[in-house]
Amino acid sequence: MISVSEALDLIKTHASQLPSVKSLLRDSYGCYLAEEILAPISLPSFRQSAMDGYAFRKGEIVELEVIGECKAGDATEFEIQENQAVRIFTGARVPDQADTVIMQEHVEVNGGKISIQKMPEKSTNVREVGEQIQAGDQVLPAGTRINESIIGFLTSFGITEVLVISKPKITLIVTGNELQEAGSPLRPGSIYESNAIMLESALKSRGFDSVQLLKVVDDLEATKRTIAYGLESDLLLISGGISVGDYDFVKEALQANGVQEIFYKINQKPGKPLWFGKSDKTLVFALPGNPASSLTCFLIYALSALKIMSGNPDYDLNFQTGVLKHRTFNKFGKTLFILGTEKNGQLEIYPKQASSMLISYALGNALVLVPAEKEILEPGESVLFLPINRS
Ligand SMILES: Nc1nc2c(c(=O)[nH]1)N[C@H]1C(S)=C(S)[C@@H](COP(=O)(O)OP(=O)(O)OC[C@H]3O[C@@H](n4cnc5c(N)ncnc54)[C@H](O)[C@@H]3O)O[C@H]1N2
Ligand code: MOO
Repeated sequence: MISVSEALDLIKTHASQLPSVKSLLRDSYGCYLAEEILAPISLPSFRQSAMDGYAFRKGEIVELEVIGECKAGDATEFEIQENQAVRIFTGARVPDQADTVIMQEHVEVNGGKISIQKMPEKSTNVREVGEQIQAGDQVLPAGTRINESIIGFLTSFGITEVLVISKPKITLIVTGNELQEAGSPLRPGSIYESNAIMLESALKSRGFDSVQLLKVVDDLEATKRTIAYGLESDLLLISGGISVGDYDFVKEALQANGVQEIFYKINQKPGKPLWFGKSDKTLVFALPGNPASSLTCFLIYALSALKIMSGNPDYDLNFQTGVLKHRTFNKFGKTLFILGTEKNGQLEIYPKQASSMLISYALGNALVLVPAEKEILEPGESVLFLPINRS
């Protein structure tokens, strides 16, 4: 059995970034840029008025004749003398011969004339060409994650397509004869299937929205066929059927499909029987079926692989340090992942911790790592935890 850090190292060795693709900017939210973006135009691309008012040539003259109007979207040019002004509005192109805009609150209007109450500095209220960014300058480096402000900013250059790292296509297979879909009265011996929707939500909330869901009963041939179909994806997640029971067919079905085993079983609890492997184009995680085991293996391992595949440079687990409030035991000689709540760095651990239970996961906001070699942790001792269930 390998350790948690050995498992993570093997995942880093075998996961690789997916190819880059052209994407419509509107569809690229959450993707990572595969290219540096240079400004195709300066912003602003023409001199713009920042106020509703009057554009003029700054001098000593305070009584100006208004010779025309320039509203947003107009491109009219004006010959402006020193005793003249043009009525102008916010966002409108400032005529070449004007160098200053005075806001309308600072003038008195008399018929076709204005009288400047307080002479502004030259260039006041004129947004200069390239004030935000000059054509040819770097807008964003490669590796940037696209968010809503970036989508807005890039669109202001007229950009509609970007080169991004592909997002992984994911297939999620749940196995088990006992599994019943929620929404109808429970049959004797069955349980409501909950891993699929849990893992699908975990994926979608992190921007992995290409998820195909398949279900299969505990039957070797059916499992083989379903896995063969799932191997069309970039990442295959399988829940259940990976332990040693007579009806656990996942390992055999993966092998029959030519998926190479990279590791099986980690010295941890929950999540010991995690299986990780690789075929030509697909990474495969066979997650233990117990719900807390499945989620733990997803959060610690599968998510790291997904981040690497999608070009996220920040793929390492972002553990934080907290202080235990109570004495905590580790009787197993394994790395434990246990649930608690963290407030101001203080960690309260829940009493119910089992691979079959989601109760503490549902209540907690911290997944605490207890090292395998630690038998007892005293109150006040520092431990690592991953923040979970936080927006
Ligand atoms: N003799 C041994 N038995 C077991 C071992 C072992 O080492 N020797 N390991 C145990 C550990 S640890 C785990 S974890 C489980 C993993 O079992 P499987 O991955 O084969 O999962 P299943 O047997 O299919 O299911 C386990 C458990 O989880 C429930 N389950 C399964 N799928 C779902 C689902 N989609 N939604 C909700 N609940 C699900 C299932 O009903 C079982 O109760 O093996 C131990 N056994
Ligand atoms: O290792 Mo299993 O996931 O505890 O129950």
